[in-house]
Amino acid sequence: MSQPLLSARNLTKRFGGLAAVNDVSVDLLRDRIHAVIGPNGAGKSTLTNLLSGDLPPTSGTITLNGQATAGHSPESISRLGLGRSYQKTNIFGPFTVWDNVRLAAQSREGFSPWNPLNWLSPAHRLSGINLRCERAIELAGLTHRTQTVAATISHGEQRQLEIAMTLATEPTVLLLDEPLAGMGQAEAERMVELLLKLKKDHAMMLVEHDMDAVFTLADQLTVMVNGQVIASGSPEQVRADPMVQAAYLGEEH
Ligand SMILES: Nc1ncnc2c1ncn2[C@@H]1O[C@H](COP(=O)(O)OP(=O)(O)OP(=O)(O)O)[C@@H](O)[C@H]1O
Repeated sequence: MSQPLLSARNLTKRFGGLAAVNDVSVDLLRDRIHAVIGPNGAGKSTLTNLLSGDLPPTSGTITLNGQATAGHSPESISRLGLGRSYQKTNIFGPFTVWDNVRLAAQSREGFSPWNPLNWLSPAHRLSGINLRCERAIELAGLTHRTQTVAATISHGEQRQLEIAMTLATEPTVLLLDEPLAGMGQAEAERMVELLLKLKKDHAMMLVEHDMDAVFTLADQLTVMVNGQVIASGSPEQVRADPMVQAAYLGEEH
């Protein structure tokens, strides 16, 4: 089996007396989608925030592309190859699709569009950024919307835009927090297609409540309840686990 691009060991995050994430280990491998499911409050977003560096763990270690991420800022972890999307749409509505993606790409470079000195940046660097943006928009299926104001595109397209913004930083590891939230069936099917396409070049962790999508997409499934992993394995193994049936999936899955 190939080496994980991201490996988290024994992660714990305490908020006062509450262990929101309790001794959780996760490996993310290229060409694999690792879905994390669990009821509200299980600790899925907290786990995502630990992996992205938005929260420091109370204990445990994270290795990304061979480097320990302890003490790194989220920006530095992004430069090491981690891209994440957020549960809440994170786009600037009045800006075009292009401008949103361009800002995301520049943020990785520590490049502020408001700094006049940046107008003196070498042309080759700017053309490199532009190429990345074009590729990210195309991969996310939004080329026809490039010059459209983001607030006017559909909810599904806004979620695709979030993914394009994440891809513009050229990550090897993707953390996607509920990319199907609030979508109708046609939009959800389009997103599932997109995620399958992205799987080819990335290691992916998917936090998602849509169980049809999870069981379509996941190569590996981890179930969290109250901060702890209660089961982890192939979707078939997890679906058959009596503890998971009782605690979470219920009769229908
Ligand atoms: N910053 C914080 N301070 C205190 N408690 C927190 C904080 N963030 C999360 N929690 C608590 O940690 C637990 C796990 O929350 P988390 O948001 O990670 O769950 P989740 O599985 O992502 O839930 P959901 O599916 O609703 O997004 C919850 O009890 C939550 O109230």
